[in-house]
Amino acid sequence: MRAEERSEVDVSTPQVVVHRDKELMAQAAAARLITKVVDAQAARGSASVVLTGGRNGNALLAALARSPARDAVDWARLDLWWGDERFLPEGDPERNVTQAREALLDSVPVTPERVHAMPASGGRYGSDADAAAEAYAAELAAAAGAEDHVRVPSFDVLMLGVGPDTHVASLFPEHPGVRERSRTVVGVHGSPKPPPTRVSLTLPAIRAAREVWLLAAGEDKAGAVAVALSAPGELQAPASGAYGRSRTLWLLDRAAAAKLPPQLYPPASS
Ligand SMILES: O=C1O[C@H](COP(=O)(O)O)[C@@H](O)[C@H](O)[C@H]1O
Repeated sequence: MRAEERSEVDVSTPQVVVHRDKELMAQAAAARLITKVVDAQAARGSASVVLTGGRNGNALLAALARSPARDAVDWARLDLWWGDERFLPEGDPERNVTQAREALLDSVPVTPERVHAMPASGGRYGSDADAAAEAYAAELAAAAGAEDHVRVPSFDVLMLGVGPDTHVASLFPEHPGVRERSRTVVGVHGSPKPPPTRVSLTLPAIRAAREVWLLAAGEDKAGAVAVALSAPGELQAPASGAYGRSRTLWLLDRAAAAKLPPQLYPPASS
């Protein structure tokens, strides 16, 4: 069986899509997300999506905000969660939720109770990121169904930006968080990327999603993409341990795909 045929049937094989540049990638990913949410709402009544921070995640949300097709989404029947958060005070411009509100959420009619931001520092949990992580894990567990073995909801789509060091969410190479096997959310201390204190979903929580989409654009991501897709261990390259139950999709621009070995490069790209 040829590689392109196998990727249609083997859910453990990541699918790679390469777009001309980062703007087109953001627009195409936004269109893809709209379709996925509309389909999930038609099939199950509501949809759940896990958002990512970072440049590519925010570019996708901004593209979605500009798309006329955004009105096809029933925003009131959408649950939004986060893959990670910088543990900073409420409203801090570096918080992923602050950036998501600015890029999209302030301009669409989401239901506030369905916007599940991770806790901020200085609030109920003070400076205790571990307590904040525990609280978020409890919120996820409360939303999980009886059939969900990992105590998180069956997210329809979980998006992750890929860092130049192959980190996803706030799971960094060789850091304790990437080794976590029982908890669904952890406090992250001493992050190599500022700010040092964060809260993150773990790999078991990520892998409970129906679909995991990894976003990477720009030449600074090319090495990370090539390494993560060349099957190293997830401790060294956390992005390689991020996959979905029914689909794993890598959405790239040409610059980020530049170092992919030829056998991993998809046969067609836009
Ligand atoms: O700090 C973070 O970084 C990653 C990647 O961000 P990027 O700007 O290099 O694309 C992001 O996905 C994560 O959510 C965020 O907290």
